[in-house]
Formats: sequence, structure tokens, C-alpha cells
Amino acid sequence: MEIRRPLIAGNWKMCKTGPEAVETAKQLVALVRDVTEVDVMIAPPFTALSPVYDVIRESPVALGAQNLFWEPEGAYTGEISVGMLKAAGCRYVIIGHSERRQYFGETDETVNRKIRAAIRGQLMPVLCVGESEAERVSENTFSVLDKQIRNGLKNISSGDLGTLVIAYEPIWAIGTGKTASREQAQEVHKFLRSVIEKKYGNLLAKSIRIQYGGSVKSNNIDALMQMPDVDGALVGGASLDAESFGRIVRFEM
Ligand SMILES: O=C[C@H](O)COP(=O)(O)O
Repeated sequence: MEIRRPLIAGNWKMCKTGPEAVETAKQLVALVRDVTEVDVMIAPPFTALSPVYDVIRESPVALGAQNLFWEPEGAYTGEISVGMLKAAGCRYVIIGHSERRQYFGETDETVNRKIRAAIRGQLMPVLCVGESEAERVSENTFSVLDKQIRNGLKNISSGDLGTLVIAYEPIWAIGTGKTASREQAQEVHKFLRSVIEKKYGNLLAKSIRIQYGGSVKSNNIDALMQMPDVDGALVGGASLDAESFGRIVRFEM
């Protein structure tokens, strides 16, 4: 039986100071207070995690972080551990976003270490994968994604995969206004599910949630969510405004 609870997540990237994030979180809570059928998550910058948690703790909105470091503590200037994220109220953590791969040198190997640290610390990892425009044009989309998933999930057993979410974010669609068509998204999500099936079996493949990300807006979410293998969205720009993100959370099928 395939019952996957949709997960709509807002990645606020390097936007909003603490007070600005608190204000948006308050507006969002008022808009989605009665939402019960969808999991909602927002990932503000590190500096806003604790104050935002104070606003959302009694609401359906869960807190996520945008990154972590795999060591528990020590001399790692500028890094944040799983324990710190949990103490700040986080339940989710986004790992391997293409911006981190592109600008901060993250590789499949570091992504894998971060995923394993999140699982060890009982944070729900959102593993981001996606192909560039050149990789799509040269028809390498599937091989690129296959490699990102297999390397990202190296040495992770099926027992550990339970809470992991995959976010498919084609790089050419991020912040460009160029959304993948719902058919393109479905084709890739189905492929990703088949990769999980080969590695972990049918049951896990059917239960794992796969989000789409890349220029998701209030006017395209409904079409995307109608596709059978699209289980939610990882939203950037359109999640910065509570009204527009609230509408995305209330997608219509
Ligand atoms: O994590 C979110 C994605 O990078 C999508 O960003 P976007 O909705 O601004 O295109």
C-alpha cells in the first residue's frame, strides 16, 4: 500500500535575519495552523533557528536546517553539529543542495558523511540530487542521478533509510523560473524510485518520499502534485513569502 505523506518544505537559503524570519514564521503559522494532511517544514539560516522554533513549536510547521557537519564537536570553525541542530529544535536537515555542491565544494563523499551523521543523530535528512542543464542536454540525467543517489547512500542500510527524503532539484530549474514540466518531474521521480528499489527493495521504494524542487510556485504546485511519484516540494524563492508558501502548502490535487 503506497501511503506517502506529502512534505512541503521551504528552504530560506541565506535570506532573512532572525527578526525577519520570526515575522514570516508567525504569518505562516497563522496560515497553516489547521493543516493536518501534509508535513510542513521551513529551513531558515542557522542564526534564525532558535527564535523561529519558539514561534512554530506548537504548530504543524517543523524546523529544518540547511546543512550540518558530521563531527559531534571540536575545533571546526564555522561548522554546526547534529546535536546543536537538535538542541535548536530541528527535525530535518537539507543535505547536498546543489548550491553547496557548486559553491562550497561538497562532493558525493561529504554528502554521504553528512547523511550518515544525520541518521545517527535522528535528524531526518533531505538528500538533494539534480542534473545540470549540460548534463540533461547530453542525455546524462539518469546516469548523474544514479551516481548521486548510490554514492550519497553508500553504507546506509535499509533499516536506516526510514526517515530519509530525496529532493530532486534540476539545477537548471533552481531560481530560474524554468520549472521542470510535471512530465519531466514524474519521469525522473519514477527513475529515482527504481534506483531505490534496486538497492533497497520494493517496500522502501514505495514508502520513500521524493520531493521536487526548482521554481515551484503557487501557480504550478497543483500540477506537480498530481503526478504519482511527486510527494512534495522543496521550495526556495516562493517560500520566503508566507502567503505564497501557505498556498503551496495547501496545494490542490
Ligand atoms: O531548495 C530549493 C531550491 O533550490 C529551489 O529554489 P527556487 O524555488 O528558488 O527555484
